[in-house]
Amino acid sequence: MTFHKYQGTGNDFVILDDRAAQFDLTNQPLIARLCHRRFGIGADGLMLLRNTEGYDFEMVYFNADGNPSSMCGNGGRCLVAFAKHLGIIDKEANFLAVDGPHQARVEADGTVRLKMIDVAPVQEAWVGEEDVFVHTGSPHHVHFLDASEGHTLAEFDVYGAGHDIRYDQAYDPAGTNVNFVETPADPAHPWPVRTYERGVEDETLSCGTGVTAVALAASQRGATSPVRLQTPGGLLEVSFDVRADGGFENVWLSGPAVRVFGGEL
Ligand SMILES: N[C@@H](CCC[C@H](N)C(=O)O)C(=O)O
Repeated sequence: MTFHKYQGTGNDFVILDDRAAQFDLTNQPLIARLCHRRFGIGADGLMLLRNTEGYDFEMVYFNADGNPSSMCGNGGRCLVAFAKHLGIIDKEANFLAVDGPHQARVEADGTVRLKMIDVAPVQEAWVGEEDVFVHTGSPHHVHFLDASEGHTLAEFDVYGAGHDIRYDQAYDPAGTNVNFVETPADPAHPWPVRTYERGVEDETLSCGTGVTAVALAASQRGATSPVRLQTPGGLLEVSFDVRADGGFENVWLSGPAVRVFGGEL
């Protein structure tokens, strides 16, 4: 089995060319082992690139725990870069993911721009005024750090607080991803974000659907499109239009998507 390892701002993925549709989608232990950082290749998720009628390709996504999951923004961007590597696409892609069709563009500098689904208005979350919920293809709780909490994002316990919210009964049974955000002095500056990811059950270096949720939530706190988001793994940008009903359309997630290495299993 030939595998490829990609990363998008440090959110890393094992990718398999499964156009022959030979991979057993139910083999959860194998997927979890391939993603394991000590017993496997190591990754936050695994993706299959498959053929599907009417599209350049289909994205099939699994979290590191081996479970199929909802949309992965950084994964989608990496799979577009992989499709270009295979010669399936050139600069434009039109692919199918679990949340529906997606357009994407590969820029000359390697930046991959991915069009996300239209997003419903930002919802209040049960925790407090500094918390909201946004579904950007995957579920995201967003917590804006309050200066009165007395700690910076750099020293915040993302694992502890993220784990508690992810497993809170308010999000039963599916759970949620959890993003922690520091509000910059100037909303035009990058918004620092750290994310606890469901299915990885830990902090990851970046989450594409997560920063998309943060950018849309930040638009209610003075940020205007395009919003730049600083994750521990690098800088991402989200542009969007606000609809009359408070929802969002023309949502694009942009950033690097890089092949790290490949090999045989
Ligand atoms: N890292 C992803 C999100 C992957 C899915 C997530 N772990 C979930 O289960 O919702 C991204 O870049 O969006």
